[in-house]
Amino acid sequence: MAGPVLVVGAGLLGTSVALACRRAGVEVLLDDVSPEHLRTASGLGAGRPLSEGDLPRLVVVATPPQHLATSIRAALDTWPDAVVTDVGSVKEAPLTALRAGGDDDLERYVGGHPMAGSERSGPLAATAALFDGRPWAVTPHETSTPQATDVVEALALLCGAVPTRLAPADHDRAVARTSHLPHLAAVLVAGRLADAPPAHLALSGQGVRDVTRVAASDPALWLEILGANAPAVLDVLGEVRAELDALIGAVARPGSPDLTTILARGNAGTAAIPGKHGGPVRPTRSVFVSVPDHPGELARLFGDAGEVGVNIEDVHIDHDPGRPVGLTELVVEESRAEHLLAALESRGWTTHR
Ligand SMILES: NC(=O)c1ccc[n+]([C@@H]2O[C@H](COP(=O)([O-])OP(=O)(O)OC[C@H]3O[C@@H](n4cnc5c(N)ncnc54)[C@H](O)[C@@H]3O)[C@@H](O)[C@H]2O)c1
Ligand SMILES: O=C(O)C(=O)C[C@]1(C(=O)O)C=C[C@@H](O)C=C1
Repeated sequence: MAGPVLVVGAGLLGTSVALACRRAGVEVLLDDVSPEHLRTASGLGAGRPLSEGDLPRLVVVATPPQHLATSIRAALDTWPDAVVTDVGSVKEAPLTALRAGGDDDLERYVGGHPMAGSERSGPLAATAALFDGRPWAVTPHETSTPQATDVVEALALLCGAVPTRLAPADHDRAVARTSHLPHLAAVLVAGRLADAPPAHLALSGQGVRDVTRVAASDPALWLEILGANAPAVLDVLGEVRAELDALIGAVARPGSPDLTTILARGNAGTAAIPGKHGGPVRPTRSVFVSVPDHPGELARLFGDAGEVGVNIEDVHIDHDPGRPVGLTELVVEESRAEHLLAALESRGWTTHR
């Protein structure tokens, strides 16, 4: 993919795209309304600030949802030879706003949405590895050219992601289910903790952390995302409301077969989520290890796993304060778990079977 690439909005997403492009040796230019974000992103090695006379071949718009259409329009007007894409979480609303302003040059615009992010924002939270193995929706509209679509897919691949092509409206229905509803479910669960007694909160284990992480996200960003995708979000919320009523009824009748059915549907839903890299789910198993709270211990644990040839698919660390050891969960391929346990035990690690 040929540069220079201009990233407009050097926050979490923009700076991560910029760092991934730089990792692949592509020249990156940066623009942001915040001089501080621009300085920080440049300082992180994400590229250099845009200057007069620069001619980007691809513009990646990574501004907040409400600014997307304006930023995309400005990019199309300023660089008449560039392909323009964005990383916004909702695709139909900015496209409708763009069309309202005239669609004669929209063939150079193709929407995009990497399904990767964080509950943090700003350039300091960015990483080049953010998109590795993640889906990246590419959403051409009726007049997008195949060439522009290819460029946007090439960007996704260059960032290490797996491009998935779909129409903007389909995309919005899909993310209502896979991103916006999960976010709201996390918010509701986390909300039950806000005024909880300290004695209850002291019993917070990994389960509640797994379910609530994204609820720490910037509310301003999510107000914009939900506002832009309200009809599709309302559809899935309606389904959940009906199911919540059924759940309340089932819990009130101990031993009810309805509760078994609801729990089994949860199992079926988690099994339906595709594995990393978009492939089939490979069975994994968690290996739990006590890690002393000293500098370098985690690195030694990862090093030992690497030396015995076990790939760590995921890792969770229980950060409960006031304990001299942390409990670390290494998620590995099921067939490698016993080998890893035995190897770690022989190297003096305390594991939990
Ligand atoms: N946060 C996530 O997990 C995530 C994941 C995928 C996609 N997205 C989408 O990516 C976009 C950016 O989100 P983020 O999380 O990186 O937010 P962020 O707040 O970290 O970054 C946004 C950046 O845009 C800048 N900005 C605001 N208005 C601007 C303008 N008019 N011109 C130039 N720069 C401007 C801000 O100063 C900031 O640096 C959003 O549209 C969001 O929907 C977010
Ligand atoms: O991992 C996270 O922090 C995210 O929530 C990222 C997530 C998602 O729901 O998957 C959130 C919103 C974006 O539009 C895309 C990705």
